[in-house]
Amino acid sequence: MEERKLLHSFLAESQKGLPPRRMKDSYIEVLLPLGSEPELREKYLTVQNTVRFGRILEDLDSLGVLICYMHTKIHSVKMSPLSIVTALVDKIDMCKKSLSPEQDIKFSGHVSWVGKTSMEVKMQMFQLHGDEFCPVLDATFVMVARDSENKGPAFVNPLIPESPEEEELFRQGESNKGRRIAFSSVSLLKMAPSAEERTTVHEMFLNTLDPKTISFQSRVLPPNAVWMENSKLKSLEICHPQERNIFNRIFGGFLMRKAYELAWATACSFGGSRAFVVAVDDIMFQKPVEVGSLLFLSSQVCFTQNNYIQVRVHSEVASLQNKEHTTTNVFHFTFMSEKEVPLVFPRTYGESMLYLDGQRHFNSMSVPVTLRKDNFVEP
Ligand SMILES: CCCCCCCCCCCCCCCCCC(=O)SCCNC(=O)CCNC(=O)[C@H](O)C(C)(C)COP(=O)(O)OP(=O)(O)OC[C@H]1O[C@@H](n2cnc3c(N)ncnc32)[C@H](O)[C@@H]1OP(=O)(O)O
Repeated sequence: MEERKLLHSFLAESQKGLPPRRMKDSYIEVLLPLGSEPELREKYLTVQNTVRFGRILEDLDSLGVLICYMHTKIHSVKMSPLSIVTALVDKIDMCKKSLSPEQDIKFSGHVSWVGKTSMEVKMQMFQLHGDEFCPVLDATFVMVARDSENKGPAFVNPLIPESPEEEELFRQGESNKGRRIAFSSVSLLKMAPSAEERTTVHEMFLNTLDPKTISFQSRVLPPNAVWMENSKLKSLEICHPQERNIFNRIFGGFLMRKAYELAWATACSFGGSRAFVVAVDDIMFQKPVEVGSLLFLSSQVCFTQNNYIQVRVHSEVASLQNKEHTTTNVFHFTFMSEKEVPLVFPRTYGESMLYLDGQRHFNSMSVPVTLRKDNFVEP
């Protein structure tokens, strides 16, 4: 960090002072040679002989950071004065069936939109089938540039779209920002549910009233349903130095992997069969996680429909000395189960809000539901 302090003088005072970049300046392709390097396979292997999705999340996170460094590179300086952190996983949509641990994987990506200090990165992943790399997933992350010591914001180079396709991507980046603001402004933490959502909650409440008693208190579960509070799984991680990034904080990818694996276990145990991830969205990195923290992960099924299970993971940290818990992330994962899953019923008002939030995330999924029958990606 002492060395990084010296890099402050390379930070721009305004965005205008930085040379514009093109999308191709940050474009990169990276090969993960699972097919040709069997010793690498072990790290990615699941017991069902598929590829660990948690490992892919880690790779996407590192790749996103690398892409941002390419966009902001100062050619005359060996080290970047910027600290790039993951602010948001906006969306990951799966678009391919099984991932084989025996075939090469290719990632590609580039910066697709920039604000003043933030950058949207689009990444794709492909897997070799025969002679061809076929698409597996599309991911959109938002990264934020901070100063050399990660203490305050730092400007990033403007981005100049060069073709109608690039202009469209840039416009999409702008509209993604608008969509995120709109989504968060109607958050159930700030506003009451819509009339339709209120009806849903009340109907669910009525469905759980015991017909034998005239009471709001006696609640019974309808057939093939589970109380939301009984769908929880929790875990604790000690954040060892091994998981730290170059800024001495815990890797965003590590946090995602741990949250994803807990979510997957929650979905499997809830559905009673194997679960396959179909979408990840709106993972917000609100606060950095310090090395040495205790990381408490709490996972819960908050919405289900047919074969689909929407899981939310809440992560909090506390230090050994200070027992006060601080929320660092909220993760949203959508899984598909091999068979139809039970309905999940909220018992309290707070749980009803979790249910509606889960339903909103489920409905915001962009991959058509019918596509997902052969979508087999595991932890
Ligand atoms: C096999 C293939 C693999 C390939 C691998 C290749 C490997 C190569 C190696 C590469 C190096 C790897 C290094 C890895 C480093 C990993 C990075 C991490 O882990 S990081 C660890 C995990 N991450 C963390 O620990 C981060 C924790 N979070 C934080 O520190 C803060 O919340 C914050 C800094 C993100 C924002 O702070 P806040 O006070 O809000 O800041 P401001 O108000 O000042 O706004 C600044 C800008 O941010 C925007 N913006 C903000 N939020 C959001 C959002 N949700 N959504 C969207 N945008 C958001 C906001 O709009 C504004 O934009 P603009 O208008 O200026 O353009």
